[in-house]
Amino acid sequence: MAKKEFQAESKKLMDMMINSIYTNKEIFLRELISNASDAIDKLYYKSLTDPSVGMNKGDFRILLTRDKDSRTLTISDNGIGMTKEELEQNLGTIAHSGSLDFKKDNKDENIDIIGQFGVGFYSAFMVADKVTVISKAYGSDETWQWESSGADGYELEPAQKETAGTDIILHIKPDTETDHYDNFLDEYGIVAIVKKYSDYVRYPIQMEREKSRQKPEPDPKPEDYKPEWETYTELETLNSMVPIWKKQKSEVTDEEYASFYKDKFNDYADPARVIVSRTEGTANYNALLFVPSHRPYDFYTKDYEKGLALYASGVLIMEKCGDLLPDYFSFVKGIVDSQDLSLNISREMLQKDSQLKLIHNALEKKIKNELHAMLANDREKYESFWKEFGRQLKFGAYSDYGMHAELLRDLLLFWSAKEQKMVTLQEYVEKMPAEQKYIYFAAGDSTDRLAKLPAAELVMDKGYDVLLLTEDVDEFCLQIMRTYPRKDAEGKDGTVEFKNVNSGDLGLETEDEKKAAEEANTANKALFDAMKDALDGKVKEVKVSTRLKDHPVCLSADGPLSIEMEKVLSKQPGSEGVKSDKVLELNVNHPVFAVLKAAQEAGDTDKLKKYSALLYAQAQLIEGLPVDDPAAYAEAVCSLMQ
Ligand SMILES: Nc1ncnc2c1ncn2[C@@H]1O[C@H](COP(=O)(O)OP(=O)(O)OP(=O)(O)O)[C@@H](O)[C@H]1O
Repeated sequence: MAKKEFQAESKKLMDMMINSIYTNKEIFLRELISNASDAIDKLYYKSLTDPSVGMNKGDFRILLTRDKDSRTLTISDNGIGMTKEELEQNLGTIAHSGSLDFKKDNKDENIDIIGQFGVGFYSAFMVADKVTVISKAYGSDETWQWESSGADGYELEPAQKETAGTDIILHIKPDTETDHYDNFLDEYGIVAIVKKYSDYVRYPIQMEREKSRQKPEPDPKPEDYKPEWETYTELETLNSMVPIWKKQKSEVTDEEYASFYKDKFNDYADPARVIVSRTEGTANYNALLFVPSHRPYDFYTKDYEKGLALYASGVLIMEKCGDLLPDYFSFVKGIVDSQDLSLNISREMLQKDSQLKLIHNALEKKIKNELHAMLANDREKYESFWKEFGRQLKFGAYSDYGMHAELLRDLLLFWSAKEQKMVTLQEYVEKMPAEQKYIYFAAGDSTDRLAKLPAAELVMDKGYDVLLLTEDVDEFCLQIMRTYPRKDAEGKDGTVEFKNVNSGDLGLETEDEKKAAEEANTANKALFDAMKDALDGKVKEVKVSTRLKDHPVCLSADGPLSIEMEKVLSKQPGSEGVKSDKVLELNVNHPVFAVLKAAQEAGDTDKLKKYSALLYAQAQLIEGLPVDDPAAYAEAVCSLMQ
């Protein structure tokens, strides 16, 4: 029998194929099972129009047979098979895809052919030192055997086979120190690979599996009878076949979705929401997504990898395709299946991302709408979702210079001091009295403490609500948004700004009050200058406060950087030196002010210095800032008590 050589270019290509196209050897099984499924699809397609085929959908199967002794793994299908010429053409010419030709000739939505490049078959040589193919084409009397040990060529000879179809016999390479080829002969190893890549292949993938059972008990049973066990084998279907994401939502129960989710994504808890999404506009896909009900333990660490499992025609391409999800929805788990992906030759990557981008955009919209629906219809559930993943949405609104803030702003929740519960910005704005100029917020580390801030109390006394922000990202998130939509008194579209109760002008005073404050500032200029000097650069200004009711003193910030933002930034490497411009504000109606005034008038600079330091330290404490010199502060308080 003459040995035929692969064409010259093919030799080189084959070497490349075997050694460098795939990063993962185990995908050979995915490729051969996909070929078997394609071959079955072709015969099944024929059977739809030609009753003489005599096969029903249920008759088709892919059989895996392993033989540890002869070190072979056989993949058999009862599909269309190959004639001698087809064996030569398809397996003798690298990059010739009979499947692609078939797909071009038969444009029908019932066929879901996987092959297109004409190279997948050769991945068998990554794990086998010899491959034997025995094939009988449907409708032919002849069976042919194709055999090759790799790059130097193949042999073709007549063979025997009863029915149409193909057996691919892989002579698995011996184990080496680095490569555990034995795994491809191992029952559990094979099952795992099938489950991973080919779970949703449409035809049953079957294999004899070893089981054990108790031997029947003898009758009568002897006194000293001990149960005996025997092993036996049973043909088992390894794949689930029907992708749950291709079913209509009405056909699947909540329990089925939940158990699919838990099984596939290794979670012990049911998902908080199931999202089924299909082809939208120009993006052609089926997606089944889940919002988990709790945070993975590594969610806020750099180890967490976002992404959806990506399938092309039911075959796994990528376990975690990050490009399908925006970062702010990184908590979403799930599956996307699309026939329209431009895969690269190894199917490990996608060639261009235009299709992926379309799917990404459609999913982003869908997830956003589903979260909105959850917020509107199941508030309790949304709030527990928020506890787990809200931070990620706030980061999303803040990141990329606020580019996604508009998309996300109505999904955000903040603690309302007035309502004592979480509210959306829209809910806050709807309840704003007509004359209220700003959305007020206070930022710090606990809601209790923030509610007691003098400035927060003042705003609340006016009957306005204050959002109490306790997470690092909160204020940054509002600052980047700057405004939120609000209709004006005439019902025209307008906006309302966010205002930190501890920064700048709160817009609460009447013109008269403003004027009075200005006059008091002028009248007390000498005192304030002296205090500013006494504080030696710690504050930018000392002035009369319009945000204090009962307290003698507070600190506010002038400019865009608030005191709370300074605290957050100071914890981040590289931003330690960032400082807000602080203003020490005094309550002119408080008895302490009279004491200060008296000290200044009496020319008692020592006392003024000491009291300025004390008041500054008090203001720092109220703000939750560390006192610069706690020992000196404690001593000063004690000396006052003596
Ligand atoms: N089990 C099989 N039964 C029938 N024909 C087969 C079988 N396996 C392979 N073929 C034929 O051989 C051709 C080449 O197979 P190969 O796996 O190399 O490429 P492909 O499946 O066409 O494309 P891809 O590289 O995208 O997988 C197929 O297109 C098909 O015509």
